[in-house]
Amino acid sequence: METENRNCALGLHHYLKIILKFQSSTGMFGCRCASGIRGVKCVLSFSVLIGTDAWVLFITCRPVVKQVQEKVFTSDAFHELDLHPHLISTINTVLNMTSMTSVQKQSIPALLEGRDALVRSQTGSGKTLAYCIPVVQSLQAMKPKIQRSDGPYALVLVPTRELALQSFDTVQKLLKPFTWIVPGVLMGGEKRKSEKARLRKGINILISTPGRLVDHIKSTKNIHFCRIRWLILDEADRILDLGFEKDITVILNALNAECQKRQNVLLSATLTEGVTWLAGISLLSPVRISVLDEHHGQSDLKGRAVPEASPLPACGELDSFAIPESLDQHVTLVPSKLRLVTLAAFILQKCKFEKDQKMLVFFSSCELVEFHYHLFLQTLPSCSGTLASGRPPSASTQLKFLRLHGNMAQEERTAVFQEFSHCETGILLCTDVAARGLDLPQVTWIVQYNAPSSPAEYIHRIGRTARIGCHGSSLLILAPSEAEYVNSLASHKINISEIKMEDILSVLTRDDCFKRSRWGSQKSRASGPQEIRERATVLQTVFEDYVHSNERRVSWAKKALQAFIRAYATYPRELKHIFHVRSLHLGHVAKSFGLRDAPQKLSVTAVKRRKANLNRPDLHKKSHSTHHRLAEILRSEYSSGMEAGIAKVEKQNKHAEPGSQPRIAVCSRCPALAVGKTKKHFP
Ligand SMILES: Nc1ncnc2c1ncn2[C@@H]1O[C@H](COP(=O)(O)OP(=O)(O)OP(=O)(O)O)[C@@H](O)[C@H]1O
Repeated sequence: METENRNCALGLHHYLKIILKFQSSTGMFGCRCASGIRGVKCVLSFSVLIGTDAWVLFITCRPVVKQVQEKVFTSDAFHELDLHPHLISTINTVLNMTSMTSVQKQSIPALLEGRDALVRSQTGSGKTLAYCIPVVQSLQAMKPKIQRSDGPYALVLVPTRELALQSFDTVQKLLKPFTWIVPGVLMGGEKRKSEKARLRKGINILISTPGRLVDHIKSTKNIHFCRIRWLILDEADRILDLGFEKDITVILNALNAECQKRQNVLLSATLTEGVTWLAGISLLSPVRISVLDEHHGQSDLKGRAVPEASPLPACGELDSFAIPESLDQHVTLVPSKLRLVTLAAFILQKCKFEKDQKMLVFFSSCELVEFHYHLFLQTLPSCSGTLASGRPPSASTQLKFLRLHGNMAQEERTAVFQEFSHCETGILLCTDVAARGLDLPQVTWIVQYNAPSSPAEYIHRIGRTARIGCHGSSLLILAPSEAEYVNSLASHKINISEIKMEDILSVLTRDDCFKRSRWGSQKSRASGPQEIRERATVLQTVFEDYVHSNERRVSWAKKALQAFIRAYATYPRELKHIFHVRSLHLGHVAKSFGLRDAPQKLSVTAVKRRKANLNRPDLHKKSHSTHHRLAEILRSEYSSGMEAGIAKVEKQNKHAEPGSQPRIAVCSRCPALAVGKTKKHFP
């Protein structure tokens, strides 16, 4: 009997309500208790599932917290602002927008007054236009008229290439009536030569990833900042998380050397402590704009931002985050050996048996994305051929898988980003490269297969849905031993409700290809929970048969498993008590990679040994930063495309022993560029 018993942080003696129930459809016996202690409502539930070969007992204590909410829209129209009439008509007709969002209503007038600003508002609330409109308004009004050859007047820094492309697209649309102002994007992945040529011709609004810009500052003579009027750091906290501090310092020094007077703006949905440092070195007497403040009655905003003596975010802002009201968040607790089938069943449930669903599934590393992408692509469409009703699946229910991560060639990355943006349904498997800022239309579900390393990342990942007032849902998949993570999120005012694993798996009864009879000689007469279990076993067997059909696939699965363990070892200290490699059952985790047994040579010991080295005092200083970088590499996969760094790793990997571990390059200048190489194609 396997038990998972999480400590309940809240006392058990204040229960108000106890509900005992037996669910006949699933054979689950459950108990639910609701309590109100110290203003925090707590729901404790336990359920027992008789699994294929084990009893699984879950006891979870889920605190119910009141989430912080912001109002997205205001009733104020753009034409009420003092903007150029052509700019207003472009917003109205090209962008099809009339009313301002709350963050736009506060930011645009403050920025037009010439103030530096620190802007925070929830994901999908329109922060891009909140800075783009004032930039375009101020630049079009400049006399004499801006010339292309003048070079950059505004510099926008963003953490990823996709976000750079997206912001460029918005700026380009706003500039339609002002053809003399030229926007441009630098984002790596493109030949440096052609970027240099574009810089030489002149770019007035320059959008770039930090690493790429530093590359040009150091190697391109054609880049001058003497006319810079605006510096925008979008996703400011992420830019720092990625270890771009050095790059930001190089950029700020380059700007300061040539121009002193400019407006600086930092924006994000989550302001973390690192932003304090950045605000300190880049903002001058800033206004702090937070839609949250207005709602909490902390200021007399009336549509205006309140100047603050200190640019620092208020204490509560670092701890709790606003989440779109129309976003339903869920969690499901799944034992490791059932993780893969549960994810597959959830994808089938939403994207095959429901209409018009568009889903993002987040993984912790490139290797995991590659593995699951190829596995699902090869197995799921052929699996789900016959509906329980006997009808063949219609064309609209065909599964469309795409993947996006920092280890893909830029051309492919851009193509996938465009394709997923424009398609109506589909499943995008991705790393955190897609977590920030991306505005992918009509995404209905966000699945987090590997838990994020911080509440801020959780917020940004789920923020890819329920944008600008639309409805969306999210699902976080946790192992029973990780259930406490829900409490950790609750302490940041993030409220998640539970979906039972067996409710997800029950979708397998809707597709006859998961009937045991197809593989076994005896026709299955099972029903209810037993049938669900049998069908889950059939699906698991499909994955295992595929993986074990040749040696290369087995080795691929082992490498993916290894990547998972490496990533697991990099959770930050404050989450280590929840996510610790020691608590992983390797045999069960191996099942979630389609492996029948835990690989012999793979053990947690190697990770432990490496950790022991990290703790050695003599190595501590150096190792700490290496460890930090490794964590970033494995958890983020944001590459800004400095080919030099990647090419070096490619070369090293080329000469590596066949079958040896892919090398992880830690580029000293930019850890985000350090990637573990994976083969591009699943064998
Ligand atoms: N005033 C408006 N009216 C209608 N739609 C708007 C308005 N402003 C922005 N939008 C749309 O809302 C969506 C989200 O905007 P945007 O990407 O700027 O959000 P964000 O706050 O930057 O999100 P994130 O924090 O995730 O980066 C975009 O599709 C944008 O076109």
